Amino acid sequence: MTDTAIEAAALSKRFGRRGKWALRDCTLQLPAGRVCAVVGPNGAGKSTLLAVAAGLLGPTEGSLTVLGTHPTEARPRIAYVAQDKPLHPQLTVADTLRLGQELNPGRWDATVAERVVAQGDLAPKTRVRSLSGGQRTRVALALALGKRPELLLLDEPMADLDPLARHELMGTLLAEAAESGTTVVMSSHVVAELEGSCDFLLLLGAGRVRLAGPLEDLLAAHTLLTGPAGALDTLAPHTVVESRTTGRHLSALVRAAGPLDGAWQTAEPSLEELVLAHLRSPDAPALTLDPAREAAA
Ligand SMILES: Nc1ncnc2c1ncn2[C@@H]1O[C@H](COP(=O)(O)OP(=O)(O)OP(=O)(O)O)[C@@H](O)[C@H]1O
Repeated sequence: MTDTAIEAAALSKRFGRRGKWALRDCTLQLPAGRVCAVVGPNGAGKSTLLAVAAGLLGPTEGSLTVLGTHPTEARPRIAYVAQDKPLHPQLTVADTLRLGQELNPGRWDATVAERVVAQGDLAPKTRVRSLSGGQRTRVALALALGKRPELLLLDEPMADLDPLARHELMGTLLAEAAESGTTVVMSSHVVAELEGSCDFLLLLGAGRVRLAGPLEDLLAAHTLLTGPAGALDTLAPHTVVESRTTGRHLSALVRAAGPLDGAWQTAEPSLEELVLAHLRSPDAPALTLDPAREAAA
């Protein structure tokens, strides 16, 4: 087992010879055994990165390895749940899990798959076509987890779920992944819900890496400031990701390069504050931190 789940070196991807770059010069390492959140605005390249990692798309330039090898070679050890979750509508839930077993000989864990389905109160004889969006997501996750993957790639898996169902399924997913040591790489727009569940963050913007690192380290590297607008000049030595003035007050998110002037009130940002500030300031300098820090016990 390697320490790195996904490693990309100068990875670029574009669709068609004259197309726009969906990923551009991405160099990143996503650590194994963690829950990595991939966030960014629409069109940032999140789905493209996950599809390259799943071996469904090849890079245009650069390289990407998964679990220390080529993505297509790693495929039996990966489960990938795409946004549209293709399932056979005419099959029952039980048939779907049986198919999962047939397609994954030697790996399949029926107990895990059945437990995920049972936690959603899904009757095994129900046909997939009569399930709600949230119930289908649960079946897709049961299929993915039943494969006992070393790496689970999830592309906005919870997008069509109500908040309660999302919360429940996320709990199931994280518990199952933690028990088996599965690395989870999950793209999402619901940043507030990633707080407390992810421990590594990758923020993409316009196909490039904007932020990457252990979440705690990224949060600690930033400071949320509030103070008098006149003190803006004192921020010159620091990297200002975003600053906003309301009347005589200024609030800013900075990466401090040393001690901050005493005029400022300081706080560590939340994940949502960190991500929103970077989304509002697409030209802020990128930051990549060492992914090797031990996960908090
Ligand atoms: N099959 C494709 N053909 C052409 N262009 C594509 C294709 N798939 C993605 N793109 C383009 O690549 C860029 C990145 O798209 P991608 O779907 O990876 O972004 P995303 O971050 O997942 O967006 P969203 O949050 O909206 O799902 C976009 O400009 C998109 O239009």
